[in-house]
Amino acid sequence: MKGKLILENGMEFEGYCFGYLEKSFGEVVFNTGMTGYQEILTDPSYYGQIVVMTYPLIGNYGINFDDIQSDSAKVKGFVVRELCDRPSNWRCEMSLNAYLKEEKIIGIQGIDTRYLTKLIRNSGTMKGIIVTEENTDNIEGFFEKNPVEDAVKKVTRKSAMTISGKGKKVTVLDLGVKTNIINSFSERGCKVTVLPALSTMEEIMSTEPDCLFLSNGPGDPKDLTEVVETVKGIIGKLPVTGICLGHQIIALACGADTEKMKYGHRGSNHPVKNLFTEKVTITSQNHGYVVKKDTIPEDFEITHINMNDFTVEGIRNLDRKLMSVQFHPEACPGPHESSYIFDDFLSIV
Ligand SMILES: NC(=O)CC[C@H](N)C(=O)O
Repeated sequence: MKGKLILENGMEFEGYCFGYLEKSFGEVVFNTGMTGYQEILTDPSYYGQIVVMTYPLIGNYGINFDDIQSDSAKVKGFVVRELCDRPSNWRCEMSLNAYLKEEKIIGIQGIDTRYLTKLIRNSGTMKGIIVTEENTDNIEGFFEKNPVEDAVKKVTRKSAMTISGKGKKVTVLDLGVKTNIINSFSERGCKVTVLPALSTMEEIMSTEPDCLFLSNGPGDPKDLTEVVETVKGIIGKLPVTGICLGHQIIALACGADTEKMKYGHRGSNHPVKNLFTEKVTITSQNHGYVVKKDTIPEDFEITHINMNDFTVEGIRNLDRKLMSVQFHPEACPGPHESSYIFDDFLSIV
């Protein structure tokens, strides 16, 4: 069915809607991965966002249920140049179109995603709405809303979950955790307890962890004042590690500041340099905020930087047993060459 993507600057892109044909509103961001759309769709960090894929053909290997990163699709909408409606792969269980229909997510194809990406790169991320041609009324008030309000509360689990293991005990604060982060600790023999985002210090300590891990998640880290306060109380009592939103929370809890980036880093092809080994790895990323380099306290070391824009990609304070990275060592999608970060995390425990 014909439809359009309307941006908050008034620009409109006409295309054909697929998936669930109900209008949807979100922050429009682009992802430069050539594959990995189902991991992207189910990554809770994308809650509240409409994702534009820069790779022109999406859906060609369909959907399987092994690679998903949470219990449901979390994006608000999906924008592609061309949707492949005849997927072919031995693991394919359903088409992308059928999956989005089932998950109640609208998609739009036939969009000039190259032009749209350049536009976002030049003007920064913008809010947008995807509508079908039959349903264009009542869209005026949308742009005043914040699509990621209370995002972490919406994606975090409601009750605790434990995966047994004989190794170190890692308690994960679920701010919107991706499945492969839990698996990465579990594969290293850890006993993993996953707690809801707003768990108190007492609830965290009652799991008797060897370390606290703060997960990835959606929205602005500065909105999570309760979590930052809880983490402040834990630092010094336990080693604390984190990925992406978790990294930003550790930085805020130690007095550093974060800021919104113009259009963020999203994709599976971001070069990151480890400043200690001097090795560059190609990493998976998905973030719109970053820790401001000049606000990082002096007792921290910057461990990693981004080779495209030299932003901070990792910090540590070995005396206080704190270590975190902005990129995604669990990959999914993306290259697995940074999985050593999980071993580094466990080395301070
Ligand atoms: N993947 C994440 O954890 C993202 C963190 C945060 N929501 C950001 O956009 O920067």
